[in-house]
Amino acid sequence: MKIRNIVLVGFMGTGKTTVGRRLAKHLNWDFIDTDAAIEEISGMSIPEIFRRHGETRFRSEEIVLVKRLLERDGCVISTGGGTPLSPDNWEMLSQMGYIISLYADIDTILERIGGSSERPLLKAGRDENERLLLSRQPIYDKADLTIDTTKSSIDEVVDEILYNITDRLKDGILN
Ligand SMILES: Nc1ncnc2c1ncn2[C@@H]1O[C@H](COP(=O)(O)OP(=O)(O)OP(=O)(O)O)[C@@H](O)[C@H]1O
Ligand SMILES: O=C(O)C1=C[C@@H](O)[C@@H](O)[C@H](O)C1
Ligand SMILES: [Mg+2]
Repeated sequence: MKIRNIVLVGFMGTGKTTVGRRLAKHLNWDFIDTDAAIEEISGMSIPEIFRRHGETRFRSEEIVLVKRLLERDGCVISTGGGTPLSPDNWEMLSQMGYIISLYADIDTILERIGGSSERPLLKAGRDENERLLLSRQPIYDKADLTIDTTKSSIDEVVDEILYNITDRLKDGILN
């Protein structure tokens, strides 16, 4: 089976958007960020969608978008932190390509994004965020490859991904 895209999953602040964009540039592939795509399609920021329509509406938008992405090829797709939690989404993401999970420990995540107002699900306290991370981690861990980004720079994470996929990359396609 041909693996056509690289899909990044993981908790908020693990670097999916930042790493994905740089990785796409290295590979000369298209870059898609599901959060940015939903914002563009809906004409609202994510906090605005949550505020006006609730999380359920945001999750429906995510499913609709993932379905639309099924036809895409040669993309690095950075998902939102909750996108792969829906079993239907996980199934579609697996069909789309090679899934890479980015991990970071909770203190590193909070150093990176603590206090961010762009992420409605980021909780006030460290322990609550850690509980959310731990509850989601088993799903992220189903990925084809997991990279711990805790002690790595963004470029080091990109290099580690490139190192891991080099053998699989033939003629610009992941085999
Ligand atoms: N390995 C890293 N080292 C240092 N800073 C990082 C690293 N990865 C990401 N960051 C920083 O952390 C912040 C969040 O990164 P990013 O938005 O890419 O995370 P994300 O996984 O896409 O989060 P979300 O799920 O909320 O979309 C950014 O400011 C980014 O520069
Ligand atoms: O972890 C999550 O559930 C989320 C992460 C972000 O990427 C956004 O998709 C949104 O803020 C929800
Ligand atoms: Mg992101």
